[in-house]
Amino acid sequence: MPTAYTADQIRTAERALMARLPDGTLMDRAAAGLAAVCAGLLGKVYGTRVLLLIGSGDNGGDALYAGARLAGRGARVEAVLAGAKTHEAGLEAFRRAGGTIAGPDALDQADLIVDGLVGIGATGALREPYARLAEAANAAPGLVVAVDVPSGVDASTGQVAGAAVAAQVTVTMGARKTGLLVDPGASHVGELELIDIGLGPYLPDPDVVSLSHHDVYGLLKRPMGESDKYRRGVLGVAAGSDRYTGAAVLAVGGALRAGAGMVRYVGPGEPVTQVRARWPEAVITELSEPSIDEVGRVQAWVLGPGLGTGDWAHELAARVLASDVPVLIDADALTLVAGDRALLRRTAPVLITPHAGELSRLLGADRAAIEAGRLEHARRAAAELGVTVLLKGSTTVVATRDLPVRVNGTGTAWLATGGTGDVLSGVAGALLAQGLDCFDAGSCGAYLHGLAGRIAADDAPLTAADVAEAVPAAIRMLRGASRSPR
Ligand SMILES: NC(=O)C1=CN([C@@H]2O[C@H](COP(=O)(O)OP(=O)(O)OC[C@H]3O[C@@H](n4cnc5c(N)ncnc54)[C@H](O)[C@@H]3O)[C@@H](O)[C@H]2O)[C@@H](O)CC1
Ligand SMILES: Nc1ncnc2c1ncn2[C@@H]1O[C@H](COP(=O)(O)OP(=O)(O)O)[C@@H](O)[C@H]1O
Ligand SMILES: [K+]
Repeated sequence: MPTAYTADQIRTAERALMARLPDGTLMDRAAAGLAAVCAGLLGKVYGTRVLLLIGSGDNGGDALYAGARLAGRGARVEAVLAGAKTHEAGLEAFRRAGGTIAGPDALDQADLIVDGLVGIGATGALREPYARLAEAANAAPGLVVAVDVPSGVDASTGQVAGAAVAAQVTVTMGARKTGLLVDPGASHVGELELIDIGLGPYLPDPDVVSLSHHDVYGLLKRPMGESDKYRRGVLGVAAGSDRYTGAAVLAVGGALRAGAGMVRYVGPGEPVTQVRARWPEAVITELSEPSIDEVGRVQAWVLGPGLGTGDWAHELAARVLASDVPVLIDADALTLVAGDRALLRRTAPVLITPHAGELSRLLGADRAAIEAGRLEHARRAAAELGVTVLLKGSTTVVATRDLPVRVNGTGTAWLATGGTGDVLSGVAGALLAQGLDCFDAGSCGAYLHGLAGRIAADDAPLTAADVAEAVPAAIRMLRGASRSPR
């Protein structure tokens, strides 16, 4: 399971490792790894032009030593010294290898730009001249390689407070940093290369994790010889209204494609007609009253997509939440819960699946602040509400109390289209009904939904229905990883 750590965690681990090694060993390992990645990108090193952006700390030291190695292989390497001071030994090695000092104008001539401005020692927005240099590097024609962290990205949170380097490749030392996995930081990383500097044994429990194909394959249930539709898990879907019918169709579709043994759909007349027409597999109860008394037994509920927020919807939500099975609360039901927190007083588990706007209503927090600090707000919601939180968006994060947050990296921005969230609620709901707990159902659901989005999009627009169709293909993709842990 890929892991990531805060800057403080990394610093503590580095101190412990450094105490056992001769001075300079770690930086040497870091620089060797960085130079190797740069050489690989350049292809033929001899005769290429490399420009280093050097800040005042050890991040600049890494870049200078790597620059020295590239100069030793015949690259023409120049450095822009941006800080009030410069890593002295690194600069000496760089000069000895034939490296020279340049002004920012040299950026435009470089085949490769190495961002050694700041790493895990950075605090707050980039100051000048760093901010200007970061923007100039982004505008220059050469490939940009960030050392450890793209400068301007907060290594611990992924927050970006001002200008930031947008790298094509980030070479990170020892362990992944949380900020490299969470947007807006994650979208500045490009390809992520991890260099082993021997930190592994000194790392604590991770701050966040992300699942791999292998992890998800291991968590999903597969039908066995003795399975039947009831044993595989029956999902109830309380969604849709006469005004919003599509959400019900999409949520039921997501659930069927993710392998629910059976889906029981409940709703009023109009969405019932639509769901019946699209999904003959679903067992349908048309509601004239907001009650689930006539609905057979289910192992979990999805509550909310397209449900509306009036009295009828409120009453239906209260009935569903009064049941003794896990409930996934999405969309309109989140608005109902934001207005009436008492709905959340139940003993069976709850998984909520808000986007930033819905979470802002639940927490009374600013939407932009949630988008800038996704992890912090997902953790806060899990703690305050006592539920598992799947916060949707450019990086989906899943938080529950007392465990490292799971960060989902499988999505694609093509998913930013109406109705894909309804499909996600069906997918994650089906996993809940199959017996996964809220944390596994949410994180595996987001993983499959993201993969299905990629398959459906294939670099072109998708519809929410396409995403549901692609869920079985996403599950099949996991098979290949079943025997090769990563
Ligand atoms: N400590 C170690 O053993 C290792 C450190 N390594 C490298 O060292 C880096 C950490 O080095 P440092 O702790 O020296 O810290 P950094 O090099 O990340 O940055 C610290 C310097 O940047 C300045 N600074 C901080 N915030 C700024 C801002 N917003 N705008 C402009 N300047 C700012 C500070 O005044 C300070 O001089 C890692 O990211 C990694 O690249 C690696 O070589 C691996 C081993
Ligand atoms: N920029 C993005 N990159 C990746 N995934 C995204 C992005 N924007 C939205 N998504 C995903 O698309 C889905 C949208 O869900 P939601 O906001 O509920 O929309 P809707 O209510 O229209 O279904 C979520 O799974 C979300 O994580
Ligand atoms: K950097």
